Amino acid sequence: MTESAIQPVSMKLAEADFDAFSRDLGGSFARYGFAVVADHGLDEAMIRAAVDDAKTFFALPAEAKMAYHVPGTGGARGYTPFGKEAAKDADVVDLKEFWHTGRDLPEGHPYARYMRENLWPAEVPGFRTHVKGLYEAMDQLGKRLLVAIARYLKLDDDYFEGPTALGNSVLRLLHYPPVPADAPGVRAGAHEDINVITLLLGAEEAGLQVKDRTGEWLPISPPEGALVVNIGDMLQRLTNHVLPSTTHRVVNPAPERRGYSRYSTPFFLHFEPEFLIETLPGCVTAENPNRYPEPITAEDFLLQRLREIRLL
Ligand SMILES: O=C(O)CCC(=O)C(=O)O
Ligand SMILES: [Fe+2]
Repeated sequence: MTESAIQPVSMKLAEADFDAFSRDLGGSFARYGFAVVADHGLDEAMIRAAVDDAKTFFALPAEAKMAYHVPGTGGARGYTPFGKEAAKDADVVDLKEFWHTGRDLPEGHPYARYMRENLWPAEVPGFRTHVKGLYEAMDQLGKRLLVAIARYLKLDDDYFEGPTALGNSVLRLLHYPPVPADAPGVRAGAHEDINVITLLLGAEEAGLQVKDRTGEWLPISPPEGALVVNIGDMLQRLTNHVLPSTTHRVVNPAPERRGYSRYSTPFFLHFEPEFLIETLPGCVTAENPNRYPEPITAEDFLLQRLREIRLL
């Protein structure tokens, strides 16, 4: 297998030459559906505090954690236990548990119809401050990356601003417990992300693999602290597959790492629920005719997909 086939793109380049940054970033997405982003500027202490809180939470007894599980809500907020989510069309469930934090909407906002209020675990005092801080920092960074993507697609720089301003984005704190040698299934079965783009921290612990268009599984081994960013199905659909949503998975550890947990934190950046995903005219050509003549709202698309992964 090819080690680190995906060359990191530094955000320092974004300050020096935004056109060049957007070309490198967009080029990596067009080729792999993934990019590795170095020098992203997220505060390390803030990340560590949030991840430490996640570790403290996951170490609580199952009954304490289940107090934050809300059945029938697609795991949108709070805790989803081990053995619940499965990749689309998979026979076995993933070997993971997770916590979801969403956007705190302005008081009385009509999107409260779609976006539930956050839950916070009383057992971990710093959790709310740290995790909310990380959510907001990831949201800002994601929006900056979308400016580069807009430029790559020859759209106005602010194209994504309105559609994502109060996006239904979710920060997922993930815990993959140690894996017994005879465990059925894998940490995360092969899947595509549903949303616009995903910003992933914590992929340094081995396991994440991307299915290259050659059919080969490429291991992603980002440099320490770098961010792995990928295109989700909503952006793939909007761009008529010019930016592909690539299948990925998290495989079980090698025997010497089996006894260790893996923690990672993807931020799933979403559109606002009522945004209409309608193929961009600039992404339609004679060789790539419009694959989606019917537009769909982000909310309808999300509900359809949550049913497929057994969260609804
Ligand atoms: O844990 C990881 O490295 C990836 C997680 C992932 O792909 C997901 O939660 O969608
Ligand atoms: Fe994923």
